[in-house]
Amino acid sequence: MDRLRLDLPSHVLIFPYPAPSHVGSMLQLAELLCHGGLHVTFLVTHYIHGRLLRHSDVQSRFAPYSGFRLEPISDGLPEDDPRSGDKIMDLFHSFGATAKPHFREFLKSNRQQNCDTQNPINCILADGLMSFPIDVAEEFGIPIICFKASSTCHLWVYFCVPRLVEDGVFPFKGTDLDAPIASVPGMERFLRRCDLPSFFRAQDVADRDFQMILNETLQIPRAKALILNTFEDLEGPILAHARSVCPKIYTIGPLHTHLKNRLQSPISSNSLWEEDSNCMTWLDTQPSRSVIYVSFGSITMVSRDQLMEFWHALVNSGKRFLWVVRPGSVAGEGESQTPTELVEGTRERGYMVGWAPQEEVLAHEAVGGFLTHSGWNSTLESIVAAVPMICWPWFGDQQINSRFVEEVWKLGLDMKDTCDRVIIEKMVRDLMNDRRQEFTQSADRMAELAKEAVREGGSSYCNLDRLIEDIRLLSADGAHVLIGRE
Ligand SMILES: O=c1ccn([C@@H]2O[C@H](COP(=O)(O)OP(=O)(O)O[C@H]3O[C@H](CO)[C@@H](O)[C@H](O)[C@H]3O)[C@@H](O)[C@H]2O)c(=O)[nH]1
Ligand SMILES: C[C@H]1CC[C@@H]2C(C(=O)O)=CO[C@@H](O)[C@@H]21
Repeated sequence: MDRLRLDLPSHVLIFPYPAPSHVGSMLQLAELLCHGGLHVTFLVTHYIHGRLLRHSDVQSRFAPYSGFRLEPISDGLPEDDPRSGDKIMDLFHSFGATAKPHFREFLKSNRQQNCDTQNPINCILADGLMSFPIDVAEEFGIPIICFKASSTCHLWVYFCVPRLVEDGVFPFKGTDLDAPIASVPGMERFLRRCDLPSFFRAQDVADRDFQMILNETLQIPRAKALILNTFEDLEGPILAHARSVCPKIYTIGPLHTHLKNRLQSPISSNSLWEEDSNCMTWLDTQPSRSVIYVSFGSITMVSRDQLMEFWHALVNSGKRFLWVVRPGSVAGEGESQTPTELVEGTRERGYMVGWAPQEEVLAHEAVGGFLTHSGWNSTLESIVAAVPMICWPWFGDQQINSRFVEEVWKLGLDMKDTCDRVIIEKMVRDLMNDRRQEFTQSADRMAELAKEAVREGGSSYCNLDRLIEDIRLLSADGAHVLIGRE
């Protein structure tokens, strides 16, 4: 039986965890890989698929790439489930429990369909928040690389859990959240209990959410490599520790600005909500660096009391503000729009929207500060825009990110768990006036390092080139299709 070896194009399946900003950052990666000549199939849940087609520019952006496919998969929830931020962990558990057979079936049918088109998936790039793609990739003999959507400092803390348990640091004894922690190498000088990811506040090591995230994260070293949306000058010391567990780490971030630089393209939108660009016209009428931008990402929920604390603080600060109140983000208010008394009282110096073109807002001359929840993409976007931050971490990785913003990178102030109008007002005045020069200097310096990383010859630029070459080599090993007469 004569057999013919056929070199096939590298066809990468990119599989984000079905959370909006995970999809967003992995779409940025997908576009970079398509631009690098790889074929990409991007797998999202039906819910995300519908919202991307309705609210983002994904179809026009990927139209030039004939090898790009956007494919849907079930998330295991009823179609009418609101998938709101306060239920994010329900989605996490339902997807983890139901998606594996759907994923296996997807790969199987891809193999069957592509035997004719000679374009089978021959490399998988999956979100580090899910370990089942690693299991299934092993079943099919397809190489897999993980992508972690959060920071290295967040990842490294989870790799230190055995040491934290052994040292009796976790679970916490007593209620002092300011107690220092010396068991995380690289963070001994500044880490406190309250800075650990919020899931560490579980009373019991066996806590369902904590165990799920820990176990998924600890599977990452089974993959061939790990991709991180960060850059060497931002997280170098912690990256050195992380590489002791995951030797092959590609730092290719900040992805949003890497994409813009490589493609010389305008800011792209991966939004799952309709962006209200009228706020850009409002910003055009505001003095330079006079506006504080307020946004808490795609998952954070606020109570009505917290909303009023922020509102009174912003109004009493006397500063201008642009405030995103995402539909459905106020606990107990459903999808109803912003409470009317807020809109009325905001008219004089503020502007409120349901969803903003955030990268454009942060790049606007009128914006001088960012009151953020410290989600990783918002943090990177603020760093690139050289906009100092006030951090109000809500859950997950946001606690450790906000500690690094204040204590390590000196890019702003960490509000931690408080939500008090007097404290917030003081922080707004410090960031926008009294300590403005201190933060602006460090923000300008870090922004320059971020831009250097993604310029040709920069660390992230070179790492992406290496990643694309390594994907070609990895997929070539599995991509030779032996064709012959049986
Ligand atoms: O009005 C808005 C508000 C936000 N964004 C964008 O939405 C994204 C938000 O991402 P991020 O800042 O990472 O926050 P979350 O959406 O909350 O992201 C979840 O996932 C992140 C990892 O990807 C984690 O770091 C966060 O803690 C977690 O909550 C960013 O790209 C923003 O530019 C907009 O475009 N318009
Ligand atoms: C969708 C969220 C579930 C947990 C993840 C997370 C974390 O701290 O691990 C934070 O927000 C998101 O990235 C994930």
